[in-house]
Amino acid sequence: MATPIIELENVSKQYDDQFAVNNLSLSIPKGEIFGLLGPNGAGKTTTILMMLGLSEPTSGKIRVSGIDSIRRPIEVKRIVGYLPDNLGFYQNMTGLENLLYTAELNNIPKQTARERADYLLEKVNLTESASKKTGKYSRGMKQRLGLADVLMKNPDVVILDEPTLGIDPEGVRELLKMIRKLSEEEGITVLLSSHHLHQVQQICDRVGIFVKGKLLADGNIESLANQLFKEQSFVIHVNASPIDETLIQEIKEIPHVKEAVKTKSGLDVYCKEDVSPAISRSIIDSGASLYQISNKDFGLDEIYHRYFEGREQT
Ligand SMILES: Nc1ncnc2c1ncn2[C@@H]1O[C@H](COP(=O)(O)OP(=O)(O)OP(=O)(O)O)[C@@H](O)[C@H]1O
Repeated sequence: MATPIIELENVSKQYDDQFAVNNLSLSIPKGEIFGLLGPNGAGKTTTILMMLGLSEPTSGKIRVSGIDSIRRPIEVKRIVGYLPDNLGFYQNMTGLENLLYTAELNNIPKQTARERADYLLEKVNLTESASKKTGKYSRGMKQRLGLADVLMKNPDVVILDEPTLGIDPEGVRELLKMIRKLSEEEGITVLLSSHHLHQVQQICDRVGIFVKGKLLADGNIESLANQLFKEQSFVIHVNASPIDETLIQEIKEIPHVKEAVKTKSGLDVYCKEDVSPAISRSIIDSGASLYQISNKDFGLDEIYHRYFEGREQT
């Protein structure tokens, strides 16, 4: 694995007797786009605040670019750009003025600040609205300006908390494309928190599924399926007729088959190995007609829903 830029080691955060984050270990290499995916209250924001040194963990270690977030939070803030979910700008200032103000707060020399602001406004498609007051910006425009704003100080890492909240689908697509492009062009590591599966799937190299303060699994989509459903990594969809109880029973008895569930369009067979040839044989031997047999792909949606609907326990 490439050099990690974000490292969390057995990190926990306890509020009263409740763990908001429970023994989290995570390593994100330089240049990666990592998606922290989980439902509301999973502990995503708490994790982000701890990475930034804005909230102290109850136990564990956090390093960003080798810097201890707990002991040296100011240094960490210098190299991390953070876009919170409730981002605010000075409404009476223009987009450009807001960026220049951020530059001033970060001690960026005037000339460099202006060049960087113009460059970033162009990257986020806001050049034409640069001299418009941000109070008149749409939510999508504000998010794009937010992206430019966190990039003003040339950060090594960008943390985006629910960046697409309240933006229409077209705006979401545009913003995600922009994040991907900027990460590639500027070699930035991105940590993106979201509860939107499709969005995370579109741009992230790796995803961590976070529930009730625990990281249940992390990896690319394929490896997530394997981690979460060790016993049922394949779903084979069968379209045949007739599918009666005797046939379902026979299919269930094929080695590696864990379950067979009747659906509107046929039968879904959950199994540990790809046993489609054996399933086809059973169907034909039973005298039924086989119209189609295919492997269902695991999208993140499928993974997420199967997991949260408790399928893994069946
Ligand atoms: N300051 C606090 N005091 C007490 N409990 C807190 C505090 N901050 C967060 N929590 C609790 O910790 C848990 C995790 O919250 P957190 O905001 O990190 O989740 P999240 O995944 O970011 O959710 P959301 O998407 O809704 O923001 C929740 O149960 C929340 O109620």
